[in-house]
Amino acid sequence: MKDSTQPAPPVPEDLEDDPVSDHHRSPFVELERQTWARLATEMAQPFDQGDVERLRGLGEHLSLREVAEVYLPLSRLLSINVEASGALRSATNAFLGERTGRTPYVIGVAGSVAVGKSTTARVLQEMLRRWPTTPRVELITTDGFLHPNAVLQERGIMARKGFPESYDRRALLRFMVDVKSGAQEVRAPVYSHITYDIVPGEEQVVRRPDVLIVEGLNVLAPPVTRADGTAGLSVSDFFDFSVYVDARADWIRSWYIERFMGLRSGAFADPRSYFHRYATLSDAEAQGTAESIWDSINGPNLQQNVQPTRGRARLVLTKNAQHEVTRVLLRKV
Ligand SMILES: Nc1ncnc2c1ncn2[C@@H]1O[C@H](COP(=O)(O)OP(=O)(O)O)[C@@H](O)[C@H]1O
Ligand SMILES: CC(C)(COP(=O)(O)O)[C@@H](O)C(=O)NCCC(=O)O
Repeated sequence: MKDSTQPAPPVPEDLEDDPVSDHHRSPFVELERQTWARLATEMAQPFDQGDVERLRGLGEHLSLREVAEVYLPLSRLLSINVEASGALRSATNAFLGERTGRTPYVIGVAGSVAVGKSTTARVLQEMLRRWPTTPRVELITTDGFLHPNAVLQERGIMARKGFPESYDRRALLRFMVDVKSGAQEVRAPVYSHITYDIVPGEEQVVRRPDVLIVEGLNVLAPPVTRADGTAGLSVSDFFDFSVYVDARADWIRSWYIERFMGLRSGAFADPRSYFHRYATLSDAEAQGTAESIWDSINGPNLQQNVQPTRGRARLVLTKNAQHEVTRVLLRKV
């Protein structure tokens, strides 16, 4: 019941401003790292130390502590949600007298380039596979739905890769509709970070897994407004759960530059690599190139398109400069 002796919390002037940082009226419950980490010690775990060590191998710098204290409770929270959605489906079927089959439980993982989306998504995939109700977990990345470079060049938007207009949004939406309509087999195109382009003829086939993780920069983007002013569908309309990986933009920028410098001796050394010419640059030149790609493409995209979608997530992981999650925000239910 409402306590009339308490003054009502101030109403923010613009509710769309930033629901995540608004402490007066937030749809999120905030859990500090310590509170969140404690969950892991209190819950039953389908993992042994060897499993956790193998999981760590998925991210070159991912710490064992991070796996145990952050991603383990997150995987349990997700498995609770998967189980609850199965129960809801059964109850709905009983009410309607229908026998609709299960469709994959879809989890979106959003955030900036280089914030750690793929590491998070791969760790969650491996962890969810170990929970008894979700043995089949598949992962797709939205880069497969980027337009090929030839199309981006033709449209003069090669320097906008990752911006909403660089994707074939219609194909991505069709993919989501097919997954959520329970199709036996759904196909996604594949992008290569080596050639920096769509791989002609290559496809990833998704066959009704228990869980599908959809990772990408713009997965929480709002629907596009049609010419007649009405709103269409968005990818996130098909999500059962979503995670936004968050950190300060200047830290993400430095992670991007670090990764770029690391790739010079690895992937860029491959003669097929689009960035092969950067393999021979001096450290200072390579650093300058990474900075300019960040400052002209990924930084503005983060600011203009990605970060504004943070409040649409069900759960936000906030990282410090060492990639450690310091705070978890979970949408109240
Ligand atoms: N939890 C983590 N702990 C330590 N390093 C991480 C973590 N997550 C990501 N990284 C590092 O940060 C960089 C970007 O991560 P990545 O998962 O490739 O990002 P994205 O998929 O968002 O572009 C990589 O160099 C990766 O090794
Ligand atoms: C391929 C990406 C757009 C990410 O796509 P996503 O899987 O998030 O849809 C991004 O990693 C990228 O290459 N951006 C272009 C600028 C750059 O070279 O970093």
